[in-house]
Amino acid sequence: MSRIDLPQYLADATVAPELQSIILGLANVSADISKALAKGALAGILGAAGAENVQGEDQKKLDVIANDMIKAALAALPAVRGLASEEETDVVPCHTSGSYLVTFDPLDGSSNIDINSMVGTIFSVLPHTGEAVVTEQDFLQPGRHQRAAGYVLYGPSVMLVLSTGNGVVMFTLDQDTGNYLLTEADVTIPADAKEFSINMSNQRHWVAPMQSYIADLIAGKDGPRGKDFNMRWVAAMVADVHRILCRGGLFTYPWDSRKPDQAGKLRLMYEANPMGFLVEQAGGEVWTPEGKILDIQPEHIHQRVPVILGAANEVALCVDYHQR
Ligand SMILES: O=P(O)(O)OC[C@H]1O[C@](O)(COP(=O)(O)O)[C@@H](O)[C@@H]1O
Ligand SMILES: [Mg+2]
Ligand SMILES: [Mg+2]
Repeated sequence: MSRIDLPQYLADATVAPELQSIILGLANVSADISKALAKGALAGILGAAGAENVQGEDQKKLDVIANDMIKAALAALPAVRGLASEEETDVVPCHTSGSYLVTFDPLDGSSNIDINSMVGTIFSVLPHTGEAVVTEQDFLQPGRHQRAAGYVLYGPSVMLVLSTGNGVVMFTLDQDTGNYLLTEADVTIPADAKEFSINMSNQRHWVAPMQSYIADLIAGKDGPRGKDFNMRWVAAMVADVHRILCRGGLFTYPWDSRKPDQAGKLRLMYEANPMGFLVEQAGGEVWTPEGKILDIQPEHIHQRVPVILGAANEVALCVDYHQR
């Protein structure tokens, strides 16, 4: 069976040529990253880099390698006005003629690297509307402004999941040819959920409404929900959200009292907004306890946010526990 490849899909979807060049550039570099990941210990690229990023987190060698590869690939594209990365302290100005800003999490799920488990690259493309040379201010746009968002999941197969604002599509990398081929054309998240995803080890640190909501899920058939729920936690947002796009469910990383001054663990501009764009495009919902994540006006590029996303009815109920 002949399948549509990524360039053909973008052309058929009449995606703006500059935007196409960015998506194709990210696809190409992700195929290279997947090769580096596949070599693993053989290439001496596992383990810690021995430095901290701007977020105060220990960097893995692969966080740094993937960041440098994506940065170089994007900086070579005339369409890119500037970029911002989870692993870069400041925004990086690129071409003064480019129409787009790109933000990315080069390697999501870093703690999975050393156990040969799933990781991914998450990206978001925003329009540039400011002055010639970009500043951080230019990036501070609500997620709703995104022109495209997606991720590459480095799993048993390598998949690129994308939205340009017209639904969500999934491509699988053909390792023989290096082409991403369309394997899922209409990704939809059912409104009701049978599965939830949260790091249960933090339970005692959550606010009371999250404690009650999750307790009612766990009570299953014997509790107020009257049905059983399954639980999954891959510890890579990219893989947990991928599962939700494939078979539904709810994912949350709430605020907790371990770091009370931090709004949440996940990053608004590199994780929550791009994944949120995909989830909304697939018919799901993406909230904090207060409102929709894609409507948040960012205050700085490394901002963090609590996240509740996935099945529309389940997200509404979880938010309702918080707002009662
Ligand atoms: O350590 P925990 O609580 O399981 O957190 C896992 C979460 O942290 C993250 O790995 C953070 O992402 P990075 O690996 O890009 O820092 C998320 O992908 C994931 O949902
Ligand atoms: Mg991440
Ligand atoms: Mg990361």
